[in-house]
Amino acid sequence: MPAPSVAAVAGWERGMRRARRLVAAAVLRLLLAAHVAAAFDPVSVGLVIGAASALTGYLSYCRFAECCREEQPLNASALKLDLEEKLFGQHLATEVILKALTGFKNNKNPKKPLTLSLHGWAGTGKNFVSQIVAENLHSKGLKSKFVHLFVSTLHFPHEQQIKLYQDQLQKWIRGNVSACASSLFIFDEMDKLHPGVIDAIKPFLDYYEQVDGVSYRKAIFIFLSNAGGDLITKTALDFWRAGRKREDIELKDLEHVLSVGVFNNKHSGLWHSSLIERNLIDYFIPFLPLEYRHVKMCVRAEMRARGSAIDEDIVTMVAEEMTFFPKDEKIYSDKGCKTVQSRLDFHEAPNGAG
Ligand SMILES: Nc1ncnc2c1ncn2[C@@H]1O[C@H](COP(=O)(O)OP(=O)(O)OP(=O)(O)O)[C@@H](O)[C@H]1O
Repeated sequence: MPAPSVAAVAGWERGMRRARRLVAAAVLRLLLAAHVAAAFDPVSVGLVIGAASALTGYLSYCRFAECCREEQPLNASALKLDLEEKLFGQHLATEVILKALTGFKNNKNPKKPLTLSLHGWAGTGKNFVSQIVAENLHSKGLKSKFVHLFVSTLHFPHEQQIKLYQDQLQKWIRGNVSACASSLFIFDEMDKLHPGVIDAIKPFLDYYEQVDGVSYRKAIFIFLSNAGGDLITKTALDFWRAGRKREDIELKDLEHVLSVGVFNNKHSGLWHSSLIERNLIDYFIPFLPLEYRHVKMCVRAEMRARGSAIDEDIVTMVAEEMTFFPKDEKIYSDKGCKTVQSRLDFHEAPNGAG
């Protein structure tokens, strides 16, 4: 057998040195891995890394797109401030809405969705307050994809299409609550809503843990109607005539009257409705009729919102153009604050057109 050449021996030694370096590096890696594995449960380590990267991805996604933050607590002081500063003459609504929402959002395990039924004369702030609530729950307010506003005469106008409305509405609610458990649904003009459509909503409002695999317990439903407005006005008027302060009216003076009155009123939409029968409405919230001083507050608020200086002459002019009832006493504005904006347009028009 021929002797190996010097070059071959040198090559063989270089190969051996390289092999020894690789083995040493592999052993070091193994020792390190064993050390880490001894210190942590590798499954948890994997989960932590996975969760961290998912969280980073989610957070950066939520910077650009709206995310459903169902566990995010309600900022109760911000809601309180909004209600106290923006909503005029509605001490009962302010108090009940604040308590109802705070209690519901603080409850980690509600047994049913929150259902609020807002009642009162036109222009007293029911839609306005729904907007405030929406903004405090989802930062984009009524424009949020987690807030859904239905208006009876707009979305469910034809009686002969009830079946279709029922199907569509149920699909819509199911799909949206699956996507975001803390979705908010507002139904305006409840008094004009067909009982069949109310029946379609009913299963979602009940105490079920899940319906077809979806839990509705963190959703919020707000119903608005003029039903019971006459009863609320009568109570407010009784207080006024007895020389008692409006702010002394308590919820107990109205809540029962309201639920019974609305239940028995054929034109209430909720007439003999199973929503009331089955106690599915958590709070009946009365909106009191607005007085002359409240109309003036609305005019000032609108001027501020427009960035105009407060001109008390215009404030008085707008308020005096509103009509007030009852005929003799003229205490309450029959449109609440509803036409304030258009009247202000008229008076603030350039060149003194008003
Ligand atoms: N109590 C209030 N405090 C402050 N602003 C109010 C109040 N009520 C009404 N407004 C103003 O008047 C506008 C119209 O009121 P809103 O739409 O909330 O009335 P509503 O009670 O929903 O009436 P409707 O029963 O006719 O639908 C609001 O956008 C708001 O600017």
